[in-house]
Amino acid sequence: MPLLELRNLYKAFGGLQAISNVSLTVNEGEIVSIIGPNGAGKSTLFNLITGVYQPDRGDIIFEGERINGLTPDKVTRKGIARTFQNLRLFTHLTVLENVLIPQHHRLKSGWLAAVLRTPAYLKEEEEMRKVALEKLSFFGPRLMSFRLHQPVYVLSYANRRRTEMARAMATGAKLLLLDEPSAGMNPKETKEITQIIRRFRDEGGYTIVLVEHKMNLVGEISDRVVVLDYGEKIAEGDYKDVVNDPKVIEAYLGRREE
Ligand SMILES: Nc1ncnc2c1ncn2[C@@H]1O[C@H](COP(=O)(O)OP(=O)(O)OP(=O)(O)O)[C@@H](O)[C@H]1O
Repeated sequence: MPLLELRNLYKAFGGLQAISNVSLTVNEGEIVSIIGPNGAGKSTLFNLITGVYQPDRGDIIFEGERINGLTPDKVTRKGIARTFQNLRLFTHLTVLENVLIPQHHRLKSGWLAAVLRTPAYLKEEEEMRKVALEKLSFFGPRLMSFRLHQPVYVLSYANRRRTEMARAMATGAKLLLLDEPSAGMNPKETKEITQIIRRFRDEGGYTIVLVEHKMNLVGEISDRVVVLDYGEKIAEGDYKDVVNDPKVIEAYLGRREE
């Protein structure tokens, strides 16, 4: 059984068909990249999977269960977490707090236990902290020690991106949807994040779907590449086959001339 299955999805905005008959399966442990020219429908696809938009037609199946119609927080609880192209962190909260928050829905203690700081609550709090540190440690020492307690607004853009990825992992998700994980990163940072995403899969056990414009990252990391153009899936397969596919070349060159 695939972990995620999209069956004949459609989504229009007014007269614009943003997603048209897109089907896709993602197996557990895979890294799948979604590429395509600007406006091809990549972010819309993420928004459909995560319940931000509802499909006009088609089904989204996660672990054998139909999840269309669920709100974004319910989708997260089912085990799908995402990051955003334009980051969505609580910038006035610290790095650690940003990675603790997504775990609160799993707390067994009620608010009173939290206020009274009962032993059971303190134990849960310690557990959440352990999870947060484990996720942040994927990125090496740079988000640890004094950084843990800095508000996000003082961080570099690359560190904010890393914090957002740690936050997505801390939700307890199995499937991570990463929207342009290397955006705003320099070539060295991009190379590093490529290796770290692979470790999310190899050491963290996550399945990953990413949207990315940087082809070196896509080529290096993907088990499978899916190409969208004007909302349709125009190619799917190995990176090398896909980038040499005349339909894909045409889609990219065609857009550049616009
Ligand atoms: N909420 C919305 N209302 C109206 N149109 C939308 C909405 N969201 C997306 N679109 C349109 O749907 C199409 C697909 O957009 P989408 O953002 O999914 O593309 P994309 O492949 O992620 O592009 P990019 O690479 O530039 O981020 C675009 O034409 C966009 O203008």
